[in-house]
Amino acid sequence: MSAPPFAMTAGTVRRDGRAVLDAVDLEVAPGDVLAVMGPNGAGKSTLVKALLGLVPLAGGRTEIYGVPPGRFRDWRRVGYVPQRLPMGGGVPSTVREVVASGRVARQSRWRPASAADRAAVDRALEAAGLTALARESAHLLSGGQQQRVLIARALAGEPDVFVLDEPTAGVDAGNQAALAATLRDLAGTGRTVVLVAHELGPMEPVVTRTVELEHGRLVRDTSSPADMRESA
Ligand SMILES: Nc1ncnc2c1ncn2[C@@H]1O[C@H](COP(=O)(O)OP(=O)(O)OP(=O)(O)O)[C@@H](O)[C@H]1O
Repeated sequence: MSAPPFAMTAGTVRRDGRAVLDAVDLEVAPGDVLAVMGPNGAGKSTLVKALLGLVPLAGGRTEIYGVPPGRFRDWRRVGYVPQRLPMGGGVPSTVREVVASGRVARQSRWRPASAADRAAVDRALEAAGLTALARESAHLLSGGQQQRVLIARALAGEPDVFVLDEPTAGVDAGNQAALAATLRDLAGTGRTVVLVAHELGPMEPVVTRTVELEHGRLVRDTSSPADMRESA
């Protein structure tokens, strides 16, 4: 059997001597649409960063498709939408250019963008509702629009697993529903989704599993939000 997208055992992260992630066991199965929930400061962002190897573990271990993050090389399989990314500064890029940068891991260094690359960028722009904004400067967009640009950039790479940190923060209801539909389509093709969320909103019917963090500990793991309501 192939290894799961993420498998963490007793994952612990310390900040200033305090465990902000405390002995978390979590295996994410292929095809899961997993919501990581919990109050502010519970450790949600830290958990997803630790799964990706972006913050070091003080204890325990974690693997991406069976390989510790430090030795993992197949990064095109992984799409990550961080909570916030400063887009200002540097050379201004159009929305399309930022989204196309999501293809870079797939392109050969010697080969320019192919028709397949351009089609993937078109699909990602469309899925994120950005087709009409493709020629705009990304740094001039609103926070919610920039969030959609980051989502489209991850979609353009056509990864097997998507990790999205608060993807709906600052995004209006219509675009939240569109994102939910996109995630459902991805899950339908066997992709795996891990999303950090305060509230599920339109994502609720799409989510297949919810874990809840409190003070860095995993306090609940339910196979669907409906189960969670029953146990509440
Ligand atoms: N770089 C850092 N240095 C020190 N402490 C940090 C750092 N990053 C996070 N923390 C602390 O770790 C804890 C968990 O933070 P984290 O961002 O993972 O929580 P969260 O559940 O994602 O919160 P939010 O919903 O507010 O984004 C918090 O107490 C936070 O203050």
